[in-house]
Amino acid sequence: MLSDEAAVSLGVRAVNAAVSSVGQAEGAMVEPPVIIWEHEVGSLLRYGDLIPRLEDALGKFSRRDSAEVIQPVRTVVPLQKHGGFLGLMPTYMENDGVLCTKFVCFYKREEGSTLPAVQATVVLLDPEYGNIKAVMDGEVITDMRTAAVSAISAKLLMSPGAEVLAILGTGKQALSHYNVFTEIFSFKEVRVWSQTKERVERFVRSVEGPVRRCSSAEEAVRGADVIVTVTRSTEPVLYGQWVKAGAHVAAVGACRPDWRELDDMLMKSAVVYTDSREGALSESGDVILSGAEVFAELGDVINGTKSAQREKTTVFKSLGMGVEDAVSAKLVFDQWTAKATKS
Ligand SMILES: NC(=O)C1=CN([C@@H]2O[C@H](COP(=O)(O)OP(=O)(O)OC[C@H]3O[C@@H](n4cnc5c(N)ncnc54)[C@H](O)[C@@H]3O)[C@@H](O)[C@H]2O)C=CC1
Ligand SMILES: O=C(O)C1=NCCCC1
Repeated sequence: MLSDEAAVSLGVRAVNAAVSSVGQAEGAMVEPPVIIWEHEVGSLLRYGDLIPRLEDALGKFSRRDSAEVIQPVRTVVPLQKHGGFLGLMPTYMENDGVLCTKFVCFYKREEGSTLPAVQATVVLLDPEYGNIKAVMDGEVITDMRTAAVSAISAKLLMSPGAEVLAILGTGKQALSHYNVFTEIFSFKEVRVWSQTKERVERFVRSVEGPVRRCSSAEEAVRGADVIVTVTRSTEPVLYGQWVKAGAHVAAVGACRPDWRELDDMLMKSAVVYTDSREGALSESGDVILSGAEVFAELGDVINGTKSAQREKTTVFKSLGMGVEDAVSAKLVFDQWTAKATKS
């Protein structure tokens, strides 16, 4: 998220630009943009509100109707000197009147680095005037909508009697995934693995429910019904030979064409689902380098045009989509406006 000073200055410049251009053309005035900080986004977003909106958005995206969603594959600018990438994620939902873009920087980061792996800001615009309505923190949105979409994948694709959840990685996404998976499902056991014991301990201290600490990825995933991979690894951390037949894997990291979290055996033996087919074919090393076939998008399953093969081993390869940020940002803005009007 932006610093206070940067955000205020961005807001002031945006107001000036919007007021002067709209004023010149129409003689009309527009409201200045609001700034919604991380703690406010966190207090406004709830998984119970988010999940139905994301299901609706995934379904709309997969219908490829331009009046419902226009969302190109994100533009990615390499930040070579810093081992990172800037992703620009614009989305327009004409029927819903939502125009939005997220700016997200994400990095490989060396082992032990204290710098953030992901930083994001979301801008909501008025599609008629083109002015900025809100600039808001994008990190809580990114953490929560990504975890909520993984939970939707599990709802659709995990086996009915799923009892054991394994999470590989203990960072921000691991925490949001733990939170939503334990909120909406009733697993008997949640296992966690990370590269070091200290990270596992820190994670265990940060969550409210019980966790089984695992000293290897293999120990965590053997026999698990649902496996979430949320690491910054660029090499496989999850191997097909460890995965129980019929398990569901939500693979969230490795969002570059040469990065991996899953090995070829798993990718080729599983039925593969994605959020966006085009996104996966241009950004997912697990899909591109394994040569695995993408069976369907989650939206196809929601729309009933492709089957949910729960009885098979399934992989949901998540890349993240602008439409997920757009519906989350609209929800935040509507809640913020309702609260501001009351007080
Ligand atoms: N699919 C999507 O929509 C999104 C994907 N992401 C991706 O998810 C991943 C996790 O993001 P955050 O939790 O925000 O990052 P984070 O930095 O908070 O956590 C990363 C975790 O990966 C572990 N890790 C790092 N290198 C590793 C390696 N070589 N092997 C095994 N574990 C390793 C770290 O110990 C840490 O537990 C990143 O790859 C990020 O780019 C993030 C946001 C959205
Ligand atoms: O969709 C997102 O947001 C991200 N996707 C991949 C990497 C980091 C952020």
